[in-house]
Amino acid sequence: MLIAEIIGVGSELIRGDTLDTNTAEIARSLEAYAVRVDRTLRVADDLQALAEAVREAWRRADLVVLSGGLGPTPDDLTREAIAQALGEPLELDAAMLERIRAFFAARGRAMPEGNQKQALRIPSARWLENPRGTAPGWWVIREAKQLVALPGPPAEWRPIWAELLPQLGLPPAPRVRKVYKTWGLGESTLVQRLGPLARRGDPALGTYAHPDGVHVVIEGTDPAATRALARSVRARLEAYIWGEDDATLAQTLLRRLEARGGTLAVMESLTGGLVTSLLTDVPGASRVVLGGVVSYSAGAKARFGVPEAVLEAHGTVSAEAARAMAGAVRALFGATHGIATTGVAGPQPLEGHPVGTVYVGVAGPDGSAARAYRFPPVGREAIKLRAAYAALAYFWSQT
Ligand SMILES: NC(=O)c1ccc[n+]([C@@H]2O[C@H](COP(=O)(O)O)[C@@H](O)[C@H]2O)c1
Repeated sequence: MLIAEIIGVGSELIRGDTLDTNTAEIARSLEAYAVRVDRTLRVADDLQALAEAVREAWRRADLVVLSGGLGPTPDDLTREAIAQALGEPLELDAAMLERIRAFFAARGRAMPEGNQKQALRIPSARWLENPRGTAPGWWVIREAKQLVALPGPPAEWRPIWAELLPQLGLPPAPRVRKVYKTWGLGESTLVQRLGPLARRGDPALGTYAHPDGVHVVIEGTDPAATRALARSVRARLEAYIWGEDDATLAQTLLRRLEARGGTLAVMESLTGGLVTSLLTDVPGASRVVLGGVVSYSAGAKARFGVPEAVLEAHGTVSAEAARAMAGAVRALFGATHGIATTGVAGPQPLEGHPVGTVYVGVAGPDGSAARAYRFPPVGREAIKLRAAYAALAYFWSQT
């Protein structure tokens, strides 16, 4: 099996100012090949550290892929580091320098001096043209090994990589992958329910907890065996599966509602608009979503039609309030269905309710209902996000 190593370059990746999603995305793209990625790393904008990382990766792996550090500023050191690690000189390519100048000229600008270094390469590197930016990549083939240096911005490296990947001559290893997205079972209960189906090997099954529920990923190289495992998993979890593969909760419930000619309105308290935001992430949402309001205060709830008597008798954080909010917003917008959230995101308890207490209300032509949730006190933003997904999932389970 070939071994690949992927290096994300940039001090911002180490501090977490920028999350290094490039490395994961490149690793994922290699899953279609018989290539093992057993290590990835992030390296600061430091010539020595970077040269050492490249040297070691070049020794260990058959394929080394770097992203970042190809810019024009003094802290862009990927070219220098590779040259040092591979023991080759950097040479200025006059033709490439002209192309970079032309890139600027086409935008009515003169090329800053710093960009000159983007036309440097080592003798064994071929250029990877970058029509979306000034930083061309490198493709090095030497000693039956390959090294690829890509620019950092996803909009620039993705098309370069997509074109290059099939040319690397990697042996294909088609994999079948099925993802089931569930709601309503904790990860350990779900694994217990799967019994012997939860297995490593080929095909393998993995479970991953996300804010929108537990995802079950089934993956294998033998299509028949993998599909058979997927079918058994599906049968065992049927009632809890809300979607497959790339589906989102919002998309799933909007499609279902649209098929029935339904429309939706949202009243949010502790989630502050997150539910409406998730719903409007879906292209075509406007065919179903009529609108939403954030009624953060009790006064706002009353103004948008929640009976004051309900709020006084039960408090704003209650199942009764959640139901009344869903019913009120349904009426306010003339929608067939309504969703509402109320609860305590923290950091302090509220009206005797612990942090993480959330009520979701739903209303439709057949009446209204509510459900209570108690999320662990994992932080205000995380509770809001969980509450927003719970609202979508509860609505999905009720319609
Ligand atoms: N009814 C509601 O859902 C609702 C509305 C406003 C604030 N809260 C909660 O009250 C607490 C205090 O809120 P603030 O930190 O925004 O002042 C927080 O836990 C917040 O989540 C809940």
